[in-house]
Amino acid sequence: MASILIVEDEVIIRSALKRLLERHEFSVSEAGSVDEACQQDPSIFDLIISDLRLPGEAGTEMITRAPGVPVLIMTSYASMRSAVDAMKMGARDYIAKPFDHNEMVQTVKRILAQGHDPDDTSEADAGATTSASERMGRMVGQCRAMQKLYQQIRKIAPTQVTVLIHGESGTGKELAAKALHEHSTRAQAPIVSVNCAAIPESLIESELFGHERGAFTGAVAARQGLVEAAEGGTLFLDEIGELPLEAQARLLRVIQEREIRRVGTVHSRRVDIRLVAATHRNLRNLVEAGRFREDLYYRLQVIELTIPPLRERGDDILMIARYLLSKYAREMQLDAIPELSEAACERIMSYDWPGNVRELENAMQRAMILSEGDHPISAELLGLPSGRRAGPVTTSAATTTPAGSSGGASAPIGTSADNVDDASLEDYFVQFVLEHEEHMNETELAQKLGISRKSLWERRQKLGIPRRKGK
Ligand SMILES: Nc1ncnc2c1ncn2[C@@H]1O[C@H](COP(=O)(O)OP(=O)(O)OP(=O)(O)O)[C@@H](O)[C@H]1O
Repeated sequence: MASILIVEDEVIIRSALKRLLERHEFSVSEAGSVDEACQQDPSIFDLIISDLRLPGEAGTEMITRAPGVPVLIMTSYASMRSAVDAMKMGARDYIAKPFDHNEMVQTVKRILAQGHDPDDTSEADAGATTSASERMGRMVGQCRAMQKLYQQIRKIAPTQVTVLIHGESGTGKELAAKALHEHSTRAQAPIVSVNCAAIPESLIESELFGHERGAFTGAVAARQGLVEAAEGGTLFLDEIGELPLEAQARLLRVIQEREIRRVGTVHSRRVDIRLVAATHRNLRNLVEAGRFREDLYYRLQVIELTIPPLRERGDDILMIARYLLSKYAREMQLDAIPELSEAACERIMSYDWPGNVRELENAMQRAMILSEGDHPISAELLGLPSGRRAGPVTTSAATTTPAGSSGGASAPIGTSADNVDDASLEDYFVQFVLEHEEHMNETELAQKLGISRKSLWERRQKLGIPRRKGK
């Protein structure tokens, strides 16, 4: 049984986390500070989960106090910057509070499965049921579109050009960005991933570009931004279509001049980063709607990569499903990898997978947890919605369709300039949430949609369907 030490000063969070981990059969010890944690020998644990901000020394101190033991840092959203610093100091990973229970358990299991040598995991992990030609990094699949993508990544990675990755949510854009980084000459430096949609608009400039002391109320000390944190490495900007116009202007300067100006100063600093951006939107349409700078758009799309939706990947879908089962079986320390029944395979192949690989991950996890020992996984255990969805999800995100040509079945949510894919996915999302929120809680809704609770919350805000009070 793996042993975990939780270092957290807030008793309620600490005991809730302890109960959660104990339910998953981990042996858990607790401490309220680094000092208290070090009263026992912290190096005997398999994993330390520590809050970043603690009374006394910061949680990152545990990295040096327990050499060799992986440390998972918990941090509130507002200190995301410090989380990046924590990773640089050697933390194995970080998780934002409040965290989703599922996400926490999966992160813990992943870190424990990696053991003490995380560097080996990407290829080795993917290698569980696949050969080298069937994957790139942690990306599994060998259909023609994925082979082409791997080739493009190998070709582009060693150059310094800016790359724009297109693809629906959950298709693997972040994995592709990581593969680009890992195959580049910058692989030894950090890759800093930023989800532009997850940072409140008022904070985005200072988060990305840093600020000087006194730049705004509350800026009590100067702070480096995430762009600077990626120095020497790669900056991955996910959901770049959500970046406000002012921040777009600053980013353009970074790309053109290779320098940044922190908020509150006229002085520039040179930065050496490679920019990789991703979006599920049609940026061209956003440019036409005046929501994205044209000059930035042209700078970004020097090289474009398109990740196909899962439903267009043929037999890869089953290959990824089986790879995921073998991965989870290993994490759960099962003796055998569960098989998929014929009916389950058919269901997997006929389903549309609007949440793409992320939704497949959830279906496989669920099926595995609910499966009975030796029996193959049945189609029902996948928990996929039956019948057809509202609003067909058809072409890949790279396909450009004139705005307003969606047939008008249901009005696009957000902006009329969004392309058909955005509209139909968003319609589907809204419809699904409205239909099911009465009888499902947020965790169940998120699971069914194949997204995290955090992104369910974010999308609710974005699409104007906030969670009802009292639910
Ligand atoms: N080809 C693949 N093989 C195995 N796992 C994959 C593959 N593609 C994606 N995944 C897994 O699916 C999940 C979603 O991938 P990722 O976060 O890269 O997608 P994304 O397109 O960046 O999503 P979003 O648009 O929501 O940010 C991750 O857990 C990732 O490891």
